[in-house]
Formats: sequence, structure tokens, C-alpha cells
Amino acid sequence: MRRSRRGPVEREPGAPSGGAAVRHGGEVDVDDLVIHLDGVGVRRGGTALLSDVNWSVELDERWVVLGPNGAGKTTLLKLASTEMYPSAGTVDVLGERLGKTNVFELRPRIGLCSSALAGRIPGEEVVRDVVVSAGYAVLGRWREEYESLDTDRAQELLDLLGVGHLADRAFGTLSEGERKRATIARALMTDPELLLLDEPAAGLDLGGREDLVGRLSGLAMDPDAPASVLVTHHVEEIPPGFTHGLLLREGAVVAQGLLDQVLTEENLAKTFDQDLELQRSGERFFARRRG
Ligand SMILES: Nc1ncnc2c1ncn2[C@@H]1O[C@H](COP(=O)(O)OP(=O)(O)OP(=O)(O)O)[C@@H](O)[C@H]1O
Repeated sequence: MRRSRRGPVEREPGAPSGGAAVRHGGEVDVDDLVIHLDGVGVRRGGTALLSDVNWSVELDERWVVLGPNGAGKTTLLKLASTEMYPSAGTVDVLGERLGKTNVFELRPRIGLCSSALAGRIPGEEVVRDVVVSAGYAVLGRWREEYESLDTDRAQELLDLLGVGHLADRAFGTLSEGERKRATIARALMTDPELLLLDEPAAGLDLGGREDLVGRLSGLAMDPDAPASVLVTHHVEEIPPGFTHGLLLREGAVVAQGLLDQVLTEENLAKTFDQDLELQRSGERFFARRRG
């Protein structure tokens, strides 16, 4: 995988990668952040979907966004993928401010994998074309011939996700898990600087989930992989190698920062409104209701 287009950011000496300040001569440089939300609120019809969210993602970070149904996770991803504008505050993505930039130029730099996007892919579309067409910012095949460089790259990504043998199949004939992996390959096709994964393991059986978690872990540990944000309801779905966590509840941030510090029983209880027991085995997390 190619290295991100931007170089490494400079941290203050000794400072952990906490998702907060990137400093150049003492100043926070928003341009060096992959995502930067400042005082962000989103309102729809009198309802607050997000309230006063402050959040920064740096180049080398892999974030998990965790929260119950309706917490605002997808809304957060819609801001990061430039599909939605904030009602309050500012959103900067890849150094560009939403509302002041051409999002159509920004979107090819962002890889998005979501069930909403997968649902728009025509069932008859050949899997390899589903992936390769991302390079042309279209969902279906629109040219008779793609460049062999592009089809080779698409095959390479399908292989990476373990579905290379399905490249010639129609997308509609794939299982849920196979579709997930093919759409992640599509999200990576443009060599994005930011990868957004909305519930990639939802609907997968145990084996499919474990396989996907392993592949996402490989991606997370690849220093050349893009900054990533993965949305999930389940701590079991956090791939090893993810570095940071943002816990959301009712549109507000419960906690955020380094995963090891954020993922605590106390924070999970606040997030899910349950008395939860959290266990860790190696780099994997498991949670269940206490008692
Ligand atoms: N256009 C809208 N008008 C009013 N409410 C909305 C609108 N869009 C979303 N909501 C509400 O905002 C809240 C947050 O939605 P969002 O999809 O971001 O949550 P989520 O954390 O992704 O949930 P889930 O885990 O169930 O996918 C939900 O309660 C949802 O019903």
C-alpha cells in the first residue's frame, strides 16, 4: 500500500498520540489533522444528533467510535465523509473546511465503507468492477475497458481482503461477509488518506467477524495504511492495532483518547447505561453485563 500523501506530523516531545494537539512552534496546526471537529453540533427537526463534539484524528491514528444505537456514530461519519454539514461549529477534513471547499474534490481522498453505500451497488456488477470503479468515483461500470494497472490494483486489494477468488462474480451473489470485504477493497482503491468504516462486521457470523477483524488488524498495523475510523457497537469487533477510542452517547462524547485509557468499565457503563464487565485477552476486548 502506498504511503499517505502527507508526511508525518510533529508531536510535542514526549507527548502521546492522544488525538489532541499537533504543534508547530507552539501553534495547533489544523491543516495537519486528518479530521478536526471544533464545537460541532448537528440538529435535525429540533433534535440534537450531535452536541458540542471536539475531536481530532491524526495521520497515524486508527480510531474506534463506539456507542449504542442512536448515539450519533453514523452522523459523525457523515461529517467526516463530507456527506453532511454541521449545524454548529467547524469540521475540517484533510485540511479543508466543510462549507468552504469543493467536497467533490475532497471525496476521492476519503475511502468509505458503509452498508448504505453497498446497498447502492447494482447486484449484477462484477466484483472487480465494483472495486476498480471507485478510482473513477462511480458505482457501476461505465467504461468498456479499465486500465490494466487499475484492474491489477483492484485484484491486489481483493486478495488482501481474502476475496480475490470472487473477482469475476456478480456482486449480488456474494454473502454479506464477502460484500463487506469487497466494499472495503473498493474503499481502499483510491489510495485514500482517510478510511471510514461504518459497522464493517455487522451481520457477519462468528467466523466472518473473526476473519474480518484479523484483516482490519493487519491493515491497522500497516504503517502505510491511511488514518482510519471504525464505527461499531461491540468491543469484540475492535481490531488489534486500533489506537484510539471515542465513546458516544446521545450525541455527546462520553470519553475519547488512547484506547487503553478510554476503554474502561466505568466509561462503558456511562456509554451503554449498563453495568458492564470488560475483559481483555491480548489485544482483544470482550464485554458482558455484570451479574
Ligand atoms: N434527519 C433526521 N431527523 C431527525 N432525527 C434523525 C435524523 N437522522 C438521524 N436522526 C436521529 O439521530 C440519532 C443519531 O443517529 P445516527 O444514525 O447517527 O446514530 P448511530 O449511533 O449511528 O445509530 P445506530 O447504531 O443505530 O446505527 C438517532 O436517534 C436518529 O434517529
